[in-house]
Amino acid sequence: MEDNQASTSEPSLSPKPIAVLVIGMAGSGKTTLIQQINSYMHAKRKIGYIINLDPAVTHMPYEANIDIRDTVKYKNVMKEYNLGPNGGILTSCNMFATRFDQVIKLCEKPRDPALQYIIADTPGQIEIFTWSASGAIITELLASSFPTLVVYVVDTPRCTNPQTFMSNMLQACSILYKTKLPMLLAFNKVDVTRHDFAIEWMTDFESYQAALDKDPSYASTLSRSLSLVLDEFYNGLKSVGVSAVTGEGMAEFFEGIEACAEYYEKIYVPEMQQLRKEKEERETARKQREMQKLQKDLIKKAQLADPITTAGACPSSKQLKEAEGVEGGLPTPSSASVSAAIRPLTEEGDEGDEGSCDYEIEDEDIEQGEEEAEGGR
Ligand SMILES: Nc1nc2c(ncn2[C@@H]2O[C@H](COP(=O)(O)OP(=O)(O)OP(=O)(O)O)[C@@H](O)[C@H]2O)c(=O)[nH]1
Repeated sequence: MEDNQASTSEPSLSPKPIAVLVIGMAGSGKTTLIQQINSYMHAKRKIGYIINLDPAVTHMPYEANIDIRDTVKYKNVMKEYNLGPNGGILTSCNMFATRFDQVIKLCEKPRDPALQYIIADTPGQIEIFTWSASGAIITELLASSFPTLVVYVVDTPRCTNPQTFMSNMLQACSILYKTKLPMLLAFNKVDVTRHDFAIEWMTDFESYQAALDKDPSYASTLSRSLSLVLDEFYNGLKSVGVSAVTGEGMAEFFEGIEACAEYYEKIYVPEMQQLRKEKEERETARKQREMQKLQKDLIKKAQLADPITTAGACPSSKQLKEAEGVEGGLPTPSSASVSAAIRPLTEEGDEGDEGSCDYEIEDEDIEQGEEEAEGGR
């Protein structure tokens, strides 16, 4: 039966590939982890695409299918725009983001066998990706095309200090709120230090407090308070211990990815659709308001232009409302008829006529608003 076929294959929640954004502090092991992911995918015959988004990386232990360095030369960007290293990376990412729709098209291309994963390596300077326009564009393009999640890589040996641990968790938390995507915490380098202490700190508030007791400083008091706040964040978070060097924990890592993709389908997509619907409704209401305002202004304009024939026929606001509401009452002007009505006045040099000026601006505003709405979609 059909079900048998599905049960024997790898878990696949969607025919679309799962996009994984690998984010983490410099030196946390992102690149090494992606190399390990790559070998794991080869070993398990999973089909994946690797995208390198770090224009400044000098050595890559794997071959990326799409590499930002093939499109933008970061050193040339630095020279051309007289920028420092961070400015060069940021500008290169921005340039690449303008072409990212092509990357999406490439990933969407039907293949046999179908693509299962898209793994993206991000620049080591974490804020260049997470707090830049390019990061937002790339994340949104991926998230609106594929089930997408963030893998936040943690340097486990460096987190044994409770305050460093807190800094890392705050960073992860801010990325979660910025991207609003499901997140998998990957405690890397477990071959050096096991991540059990981190799990304990995340699940048992008292044990984290006990670790902080050894440090009576202000920072420790702050960490104590923050750990209370982060409790909710920890609750909804999936985590896994991995070693990018030995390959330990890779099976759990992929299970975590699948679980996050499921969360994306169940929670993220309906939320996104709801937000999109609300945005469309707001936009329709705004257009209607603009049109009504224009209609009123046009009536006033007609009265100003021909006060004799319209004398005594000046409608009150109540009448205007009624006229708009009555079918077969005042016709709704098209933008062409509005322009036809307005242009002769302005062209003939009715300076000082505030009405004509108003119309021009409002007409442009509407067009501009529509363009912006188009762009925002
Ligand atoms: N022992 C051990 N070392 C690791 C592991 N993962 C990465 N490393 C080492 O950590 C160092 C940094 O690793 P990278 O993969 O370059 O880290 P990155 O996050 O890509 O660094 P940036 O490109 O600067 O952001 C390298 O020396 C790696 O060999 C691991 O699981 N275990």
